Amino acid sequence: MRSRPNLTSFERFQLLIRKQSLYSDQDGILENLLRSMGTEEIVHIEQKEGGTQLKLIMDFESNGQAMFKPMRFPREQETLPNHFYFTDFERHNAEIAAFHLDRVLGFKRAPPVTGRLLNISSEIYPLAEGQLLHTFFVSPAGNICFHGKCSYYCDTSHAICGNPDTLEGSFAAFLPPKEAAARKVWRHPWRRSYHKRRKAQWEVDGDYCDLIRSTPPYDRGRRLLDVVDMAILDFLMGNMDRHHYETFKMFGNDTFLIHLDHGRAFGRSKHDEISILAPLYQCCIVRKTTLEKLINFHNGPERLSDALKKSLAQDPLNPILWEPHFRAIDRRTNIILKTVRTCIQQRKDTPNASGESVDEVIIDDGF
Ligand SMILES: Nc1ncnc2c1ncn2[C@@H]1O[C@H](COP(=O)(O)OP(=O)(O)OP(=O)(O)O)[C@@H](O)[C@H]1O
Ligand SMILES: [Mn+2]
Repeated sequence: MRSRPNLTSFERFQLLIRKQSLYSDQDGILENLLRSMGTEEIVHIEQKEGGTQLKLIMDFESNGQAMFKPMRFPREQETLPNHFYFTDFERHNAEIAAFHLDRVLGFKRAPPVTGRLLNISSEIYPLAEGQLLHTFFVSPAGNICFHGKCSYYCDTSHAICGNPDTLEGSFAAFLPPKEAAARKVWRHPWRRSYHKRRKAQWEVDGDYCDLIRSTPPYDRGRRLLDVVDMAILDFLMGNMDRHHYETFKMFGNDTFLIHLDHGRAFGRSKHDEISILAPLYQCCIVRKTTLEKLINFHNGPERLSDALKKSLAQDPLNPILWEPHFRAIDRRTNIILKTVRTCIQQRKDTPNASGESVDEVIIDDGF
C-alpha cells in the first residue's frame, strides 16, 4: 500500500484495525500515534458520560481523540485493604502499563495508551465547559483541583489535584466511532458478582466451564481461547474488574476481544489473585502461541518483567510501575505455567484418558 501522508496517525490507526488485532508493528504507525497523543495541542475537552469515575474525552488539533484518565495517587499507593475490586480507585499508570503488557505478550488487543504531563491552568481549565468547569477550585495547599461529575469519587474530597498545576494522566487512542465500526458488548462469563456478600456461579460451580463451552459463541472458534488469553493478561496485572468485553461487529464472532479498561490493574503487588485464572483452570485450555510466549519469558534470558520494563521506558512518564509489580509479573508467569502443568496431569489421570492429554490442553488454533 502506498503511504498517504494526508492521513493523521489517528486515522491510520483506525483504518488499519484488522480482524486479528487492533494494530500491527508496521511503519511506525503506533509510535506516531503515541507521539501525537503525547504532544499535540488539546483543542476540546468533554467529560465522558457514564462509567463510574471521571474520564475526559480529549480532542487534538489534528482531530484525533483520546480517553484521558487522571493520576490520583503516587505509584506506590496500592488498593486500600478494605476496598473491593469494584470500589478501587482507577490508576492512570495501570492503563499505560496494561497497554504495554498486552503488546509485549503479542496480543495487540488493547488501544494504544501514552502517559502525558498536563498543565491544568493552561491545558484543561481554559477548555472546560459546563458541569466540569464548575468543579475547579484551589486546595488549601494552593494546588489547582477539579472533580467533574460522575457516579463515584467525583466530589471535593476525591478531587484531582495538580502540583501546583501540573497533572499526569493516561491518554488512550479512541476506537473508531460507532458509525464506522460498531462494537458488540458481551457479558463476561467469569464476571464477578460486584456485590460485597454474593458470589458468582463460577465461584461455586466446579463444572462451570462445561456449561460455557457448550454455549455459543464459546462452543467454537477462538472465543474461549481469547477469554483464557484475557484471563492470563488480567492475572499478570491483578485486574479483577473484567465485567464486560467488546468485539467489533463487522468481524463477526471469529475476532479478537478488545482489551479495554485496565484502570484497576496493578493494585496489589504482593498478592496473586488466583481466581482471575478461573477460565484457565476450569476449562484447562490455553492457546499454544500464548503458552510458548510465557515459556520463552520463563526460560530467559529476557524475562517478561524485563521486556515490559524496556517497553515502558519509551513512555514520557517513565517509570510507570512501582518496582514490586515487576517481580509480581515474573512470579505470576510461573504460577500460570504451573497451572497448565496441573491441567495436563489431571487429563492424564482421568480414567478414559486418550493419551493426547497435552493436545487437549494446549490448543494450536493458528493464531
Ligand atoms: N479507547 C477507547 N475508545 C473508544 N471507546 C472507549 C475507549 N476506551 C473505553 N471506551 C468506552 O468507554 C467505556 C468506559 O471506559 P472504561 O471502562 O475505561 O471506564 P470506566 O470508568 O472503568 O467505566 P466503567 O465504570 O463503565 O467500567 C468503555 O466500556 C468503552 O465502551
Ligand atoms: Mn471500569
